[in-house]
Amino acid sequence: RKNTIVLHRLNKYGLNEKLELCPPPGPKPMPVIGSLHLLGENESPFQSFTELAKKYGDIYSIKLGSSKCLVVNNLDLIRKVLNENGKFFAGRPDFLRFHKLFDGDRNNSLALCDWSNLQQQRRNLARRHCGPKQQTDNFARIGTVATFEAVELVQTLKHLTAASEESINLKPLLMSTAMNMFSNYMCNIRFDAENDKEFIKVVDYFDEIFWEINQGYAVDFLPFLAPFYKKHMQNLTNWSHEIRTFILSRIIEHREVSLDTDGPEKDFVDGLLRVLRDDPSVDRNTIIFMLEDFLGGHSSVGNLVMLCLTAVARDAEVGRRIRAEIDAVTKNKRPVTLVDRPYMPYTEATILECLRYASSPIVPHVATENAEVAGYGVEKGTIVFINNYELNTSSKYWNEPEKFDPSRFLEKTKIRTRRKSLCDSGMESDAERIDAAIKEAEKEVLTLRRNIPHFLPFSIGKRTCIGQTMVTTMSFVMFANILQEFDIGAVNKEDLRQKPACAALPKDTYHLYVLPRKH
Ligand code: HEM
Repeated sequence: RKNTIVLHRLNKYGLNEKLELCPPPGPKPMPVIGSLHLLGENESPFQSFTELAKKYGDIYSIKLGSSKCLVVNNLDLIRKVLNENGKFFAGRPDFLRFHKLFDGDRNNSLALCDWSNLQQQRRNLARRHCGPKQQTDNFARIGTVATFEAVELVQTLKHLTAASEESINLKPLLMSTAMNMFSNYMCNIRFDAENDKEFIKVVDYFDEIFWEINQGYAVDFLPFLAPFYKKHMQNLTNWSHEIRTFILSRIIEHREVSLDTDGPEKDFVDGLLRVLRDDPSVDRNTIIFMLEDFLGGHSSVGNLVMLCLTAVARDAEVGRRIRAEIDAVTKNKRPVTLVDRPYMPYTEATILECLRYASSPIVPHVATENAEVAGYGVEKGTIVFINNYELNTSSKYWNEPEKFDPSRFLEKTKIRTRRKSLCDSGMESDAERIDAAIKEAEKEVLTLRRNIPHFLPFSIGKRTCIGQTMVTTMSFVMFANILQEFDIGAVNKEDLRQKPACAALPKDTYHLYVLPRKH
């Protein structure tokens, strides 16, 4: 039959079986543009994906330009694609922009490359440093570095606010603090965020690229439009070239000459350079691109902290509750550290709510073989959009999803508290034991709700985000230390509007009032 997708698989008797499956239904494409026009009907294409699901169901086909695409809109189907059939959907689309950002070859990038053994190897290599488990030395070091850099930021803000009561262009300061957190942790090097012009420029370029990578463009699906995007593409090439030059000259080359080959691995760069020395199959470019990719992760942290501060500027009650936690934990005698996090559930919940509210898109996947999902055929090469905007904003999953409310990430937990016995005889008589049992009271406290099945900001499956530990730890420390010392206010609340399905803000964005707190 026309349009059917053929796949071969083993049946339950171990015999080869041929299946012919129809693709899911979807809108009828127009010549040349396919159904691209339908995505332009809302501010974000993800809003359009949700609208179209009402008509075509939770899984549908859509042609964008000449690319066959699949859109998956509910949790069950998303799990089917990313978990159960993950190995068939681990590719990435071949967008021109992706190549431009990585020296002409998107396979140099960890997030934009197709799946390969090299990718598996790179993920494993990165995980120890960029996704350390709690209780490890690397995890503790993230905490130390993050507090150090957050305190530096607070000092800078104190100077600025002492000099003037004007609103502040806060975002660049958050970005350079995040970059110093990353470079200090991964490379044991930090930069002068006030005077080092090269550093300031590179942090700006990273931020431009972060914004860029969070946008969708018609040229992604209509490559013949490329001549109209010439200047834009040239910018991408230039920004990434400057970034690479900086990383080479200011980080890698220094470390290559002073590589300590014997002692314990000092940091991520150390780990990368040792692999380069010991494994002939790894080449120097791979190492440089990996470091660039991971250092680039700082932009997501800077943008996320800006979104968290925006939430406080929008709603003073959010700030009040966070400060109550900060003051209870630190008694205003010391900065906030990562060790405080378990005792500050509302603060952590605010960061999660910012992630939900912003709803950062999942990088599109690509089918690497003909596959089956929910009885439909999906042809090799199909681009797969995972609509996590629907997961984050639908009333099927959340009460009042349009409301910003961190407490949706909290739950009441009963904990047993044992009041200190008044009797200190050391003898444990029956009477004393009964007495102790009475004193052992049950108390209800608020704790963070973990493992909410439909909340997948970092995705699931083979290509899940490797940076989530760095994001959640560093943003917590930076955000909490700013709020410990400052009240945050909007110049004009109308300016604080966020683009739907986007965790990035433009490089040049609204200013905020940063007012020293009276403790
Ligand atoms: C707000 C912060 C962040 C969010 C919401 C986020 C979310 C995501 C998502 C949704 C994906 C795609 C997963 C998929 O395709 O199924 C991803 C991939 C990835 N993320 Fe993150 N991320 C963040 C920050 C970071 C940071 C800081 C790093 C690095 C230090 C990082 C490293 C990566 C890498 C390497 C991949 C690609 C993995 C692969 O394709 O195999 N991310 N991230």
